[in-house]
Amino acid sequence: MSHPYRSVLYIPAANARAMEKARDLPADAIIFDLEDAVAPDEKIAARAALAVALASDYGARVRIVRINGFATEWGQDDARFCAEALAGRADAVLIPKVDSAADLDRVAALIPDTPLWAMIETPLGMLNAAGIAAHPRLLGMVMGTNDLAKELNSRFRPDRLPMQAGLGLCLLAAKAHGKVIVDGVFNAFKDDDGLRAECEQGRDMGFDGKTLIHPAQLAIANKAFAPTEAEIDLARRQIAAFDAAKAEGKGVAVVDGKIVENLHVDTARLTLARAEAIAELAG
Ligand SMILES: CC(C)(COP(=O)(O)OP(=O)(O)OC[C@H]1O[C@@H](n2cnc3c(N)ncnc32)[C@H](O)[C@@H]1OP(=O)(O)O)[C@@H](O)C(=O)NCCC(=O)NCCSC(=O)C[C@H](O)C(=O)O
Ligand SMILES: [Mg+2]
Repeated sequence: MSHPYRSVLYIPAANARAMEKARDLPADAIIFDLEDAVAPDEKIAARAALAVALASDYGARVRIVRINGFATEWGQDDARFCAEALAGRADAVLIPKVDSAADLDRVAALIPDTPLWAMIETPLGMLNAAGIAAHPRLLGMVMGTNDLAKELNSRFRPDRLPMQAGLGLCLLAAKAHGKVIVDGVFNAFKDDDGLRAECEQGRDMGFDGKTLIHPAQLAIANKAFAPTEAEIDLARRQIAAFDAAKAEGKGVAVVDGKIVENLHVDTARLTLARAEAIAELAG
């Protein structure tokens, strides 16, 4: 993963004003939504509005289009629309409620070139996460924590205890197959402290970033999923100490009273690479 995915902002494709505004927002990626954020009566008009919006530049922001599921009356036409009208204008197509790798095959057959992302938000999708993550056309996975809560009949809790098994399965699957994985949305978009806590939890767990629903959430996610100054400083010192130890024929160094082995150096290099990618994006 070289492009950062700290902040992935949903925008309803029916909302032309928001799609325009997003050209200047500090989002690492945008999900242009044709699915749940668009009312049934607006689905067709939203496609047209999206084609107009994506004809103009979004800079370095990755442009992801979420289509409707194939079980709905719009799904297949959305896929054809992505393959034809949006060819070259969308960086990826996001498929909702993916239950298995076969769901990806069906979309891949209609969209031969564009990379695919999968929403994992059903119990079956979570149980099949490894097969989904292994799909050769798949680049990234997005947690759908609202749909998951609905399916589980679970309650929203600050510690997200009812979701931990599902989130963990998806993380394992994504990491095993080298795919990007971003966390679900935080619905209370005026609750900065709540969002910050959930971002910190997601970062601790290993997510690459968080999906967001409002521009006010961007700065918090961008900060939470970027390496901190302390992490960057530690990474540099670990690499230097390990190199020095190696020059003396040792396989282990000590920094701040903790051992540093080659695996810690790998993590340190990844931290620096992430910091550089973020700086490049900002520049
Ligand atoms: C949540 C909202 C409906 C709030 O909208 P609104 O009341 O209009 O917000 P504000 O007045 O505070 O907006 C201020 C300005 O910001 C722009 N804006 C708002 N939202 C966005 C956005 N998402 N992207 C870009 N710009 C945005 C407004 O246009 C205002 O601009 P200006 O006129 O210049 O002042 C609204 O934020 C919203 O619709 N959010 C997205 C909702 C969405 O996409 N939901 C679907 C995805 S979540 C999901 O499905 C999760 C998953 O599937 C699961 O299962 O969990
Ligand atoms: Mg959903």
